[in-house]
Amino acid sequence: MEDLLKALRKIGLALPDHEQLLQLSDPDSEVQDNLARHLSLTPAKDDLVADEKDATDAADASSTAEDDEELALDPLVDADLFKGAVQALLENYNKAIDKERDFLRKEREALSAPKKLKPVPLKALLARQAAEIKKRQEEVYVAGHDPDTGRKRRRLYLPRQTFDGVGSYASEKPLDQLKRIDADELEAPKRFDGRYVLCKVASSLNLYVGCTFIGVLPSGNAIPISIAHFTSNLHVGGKELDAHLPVGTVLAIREPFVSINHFAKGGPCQGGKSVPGIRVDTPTDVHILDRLSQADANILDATTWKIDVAQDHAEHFDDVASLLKDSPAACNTKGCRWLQDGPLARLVASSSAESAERHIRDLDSSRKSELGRRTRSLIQSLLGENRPGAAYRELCAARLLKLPLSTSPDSSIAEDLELEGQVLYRKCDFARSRLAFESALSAYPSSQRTAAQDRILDTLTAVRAAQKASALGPTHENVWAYYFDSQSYATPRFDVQDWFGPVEIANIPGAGRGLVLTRDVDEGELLLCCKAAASSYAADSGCRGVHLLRYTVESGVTSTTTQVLAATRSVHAMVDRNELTLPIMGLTAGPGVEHSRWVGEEYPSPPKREYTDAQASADEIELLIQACSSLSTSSLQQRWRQTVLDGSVRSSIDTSYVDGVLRFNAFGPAANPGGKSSFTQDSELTRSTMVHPLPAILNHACLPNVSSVFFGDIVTTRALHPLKKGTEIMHQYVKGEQPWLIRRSQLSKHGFKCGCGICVMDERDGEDKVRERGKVVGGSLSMLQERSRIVLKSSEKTEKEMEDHRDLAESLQELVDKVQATYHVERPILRPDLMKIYQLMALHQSEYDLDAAARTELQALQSIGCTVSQGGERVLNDLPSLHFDGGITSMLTLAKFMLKQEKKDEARRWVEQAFYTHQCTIGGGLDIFLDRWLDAFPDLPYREWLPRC
Ligand SMILES: C[S@@+](CC[C@H](N)C(=O)[O-])C[C@H]1O[C@@H](n2cnc3c(N)ncnc32)[C@H](O)[C@@H]1O
Repeated sequence: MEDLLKALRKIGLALPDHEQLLQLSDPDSEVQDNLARHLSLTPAKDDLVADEKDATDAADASSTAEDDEELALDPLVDADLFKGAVQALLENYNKAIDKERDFLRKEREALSAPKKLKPVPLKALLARQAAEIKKRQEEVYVAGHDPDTGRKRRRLYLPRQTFDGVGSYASEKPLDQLKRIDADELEAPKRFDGRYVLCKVASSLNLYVGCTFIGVLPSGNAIPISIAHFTSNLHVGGKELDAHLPVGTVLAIREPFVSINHFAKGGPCQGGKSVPGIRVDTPTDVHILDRLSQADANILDATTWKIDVAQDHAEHFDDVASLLKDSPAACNTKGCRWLQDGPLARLVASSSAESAERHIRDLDSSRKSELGRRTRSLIQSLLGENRPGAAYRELCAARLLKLPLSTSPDSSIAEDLELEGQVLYRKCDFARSRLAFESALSAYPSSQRTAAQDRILDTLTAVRAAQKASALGPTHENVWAYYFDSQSYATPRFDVQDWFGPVEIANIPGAGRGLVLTRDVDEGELLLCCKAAASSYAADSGCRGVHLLRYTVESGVTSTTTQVLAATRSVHAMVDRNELTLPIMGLTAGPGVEHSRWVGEEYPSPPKREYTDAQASADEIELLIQACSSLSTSSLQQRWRQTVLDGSVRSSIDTSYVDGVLRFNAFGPAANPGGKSSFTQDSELTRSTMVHPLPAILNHACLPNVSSVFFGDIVTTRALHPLKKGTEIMHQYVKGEQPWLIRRSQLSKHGFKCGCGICVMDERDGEDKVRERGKVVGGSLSMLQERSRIVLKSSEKTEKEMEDHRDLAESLQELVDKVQATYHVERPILRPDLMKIYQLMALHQSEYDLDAAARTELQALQSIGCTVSQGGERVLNDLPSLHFDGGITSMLTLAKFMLKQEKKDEARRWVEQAFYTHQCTIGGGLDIFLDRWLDAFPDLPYREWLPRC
């Protein structure tokens, strides 16, 4: 990839944008040809940040600079030359990609006849590693700067291409059931069942997407090691990266896979010129050894290392005593390495309570308070690394070891409780966070209480609100905030726990599990409000500017940035909070993929939570304060111990299963869908991928009975009709208003045939008719839309213009007739292909005959399943079954027509119907409704007619 970008830069052309990146290795020659043409006609823009002098010059020269730049290339004269050059570059790029693919395919054949590994001298491997690191640094520099002048670019643009080699490995066996293997037995390609490799990190780390380093085995042999899904912060480098696994760290890699291309998960493309090494597909296969656990100490004591590495002693500790004296200073340095729990949690998990406590008791008071201070800072830095589970375990361990975390003796319990409140808040454990904050407030001595209140109250208010929304379901105000916050922030993540309405998980014949109603529900009733267990946004600071393409040789699927990093974030979240493993790994990973062992377990529904405005009782507060002051061994202390112990057991996570879970259950990558869907630009930075475990259990229907709407990492699901107890609720994986054949192809990866109402109707119409319908709509409608644009440009009302409008309306009516002929005679009114045609027709009719226009607009609504009410309170009997935004557009258009005819009451009823439809699908009240519709329909008196909620 770098070579291609370098060459494009050299000849002065723009780099492929993120959509074009996906076309780079498209086998279709037409796509390649188009891409070459586009690239060759797009000169590089000056994307360098102007310094002050440039800014003044630029102001003097006004816009000429850009014009000059455009003139430097004459596309007409140079087009062929440039296109030829770009074609050659794309060919070279594709040759390298093909080589990589072939090489990885060959690895699969070679699995049956692995060959002994030839030793490579440590020096040579270290030199290669240093060169790789330098290459990566240069690549990053050029992506952010002009290499000649050193001037910064306006934005970093760093595409990276990786390949997933064949197979995927994750060890299920604990270390003590495995036998050590050394270099003399290593062969490639081969998975070493029942064995483990012990090695020391011997080099700096190199991060591409996965992370690579050189390991030295006890025999003195060296080998490259690559770990996939190492971090979701792809901008981390240098010392900060090395601190994750400092030189000298001892690792055990369980049941390693030795590959002929150790980069083959998350590494750069090598065009087939790779070096064999250990390819670790899942972070949970790596165990970091130190002397805190007796089992690890036994392994270390029994191992002699033929050569040693130049370990930085400041980064390591020899035993518990030195650990307690010198560590931890901050996350990932001294005693707390990559994905490892904090040292106190490890100490508690690996030794008896008394011996662990004795270690702390033996420290003199200044050492003890120093350790308390460092532990506090470690907990905060774990929170900063999005590891609230590890932060909480370290806090629980400190309490069990009776280590105060503050330096001020008169407020130590209060400070400790305040910290607990923060940690539990980040864990989204709102009930206990609130108790901790409320207890902290009462534990502060009166002299410090006011300051503490000033500090805590805002957070406490947020915690209470989150607890309330999680227990009772979100209010309109909550939805209002979710909506507007997700419009305002690039990476919206909200504080809420899953809220489960009247639904339960049930087995659905032929469709696995699904969700069914436990009672009758009303139209528009909220059924679910859930937060993603893991989410990745293209705008996340850890990957901003980086554009990933991960090609999986076996499935032929290319995943992009947020998909790759959502998998990394999911794996890390499960390592941090074991309780997330069942909800994520208990999902299915696509047809033909064997279920994980969690799928058979009962899928967890959120508990029924309680909320009261009243503060926690004095007894509850007293119990917590007592437990923190270690006056007694309470049930709380038992719970802290269990928390620490549970965290020390890590499930083995097969990352390719996680990829499958994300492919078949995640939402996105898509523009932030809670936004103004019909108007928002699908900017690359609004893309996201996230997994919502409970909503992922919902099955699909093109004609859904519920609608799911996103606000950042929250999804809400509401009933679209009154539904009976026992009904399965189903939402859309793909848009139901699209033509049947397109829906079918989009759903094909799932391996089921949708049997919903509209699919049955389309099937009865017959494939030939559906195809014919597609051709008619696809061909004629776009031509008529183009004509319509031209006619609508003129605001004059001359006879000629009126004639044009009539002509167009007639042509559109002919198109309607043609489309109608493709439906089965007995098909009900649901004919969504007609909606846009009717809407356009009504627009033109409204220029000369408002009654006719209103009748046509009503037909648009009928085509998406609405029936007009004969007299009732509302104008329509039902909400649209599909295409809700299209439906609201028609309703507001009707209101506009009515207002023009001075039928104010009718206009008002249509506006009310539109607002009601909005409330039943999105909710959140008038502000959201106006944010979405005011620009398109500015002249309706909404505020006069509509309530705020
Ligand atoms: C997001 S999951 C839904 C939960 C899934 N039913 C389960 O048991 O875990 C998507 C998968 O559910 C199944 N599925 C969803 N909708 C279906 C339908 N209408 N008919 C049959 N299977 C369906 C397909 O296997 C699909 O890949």
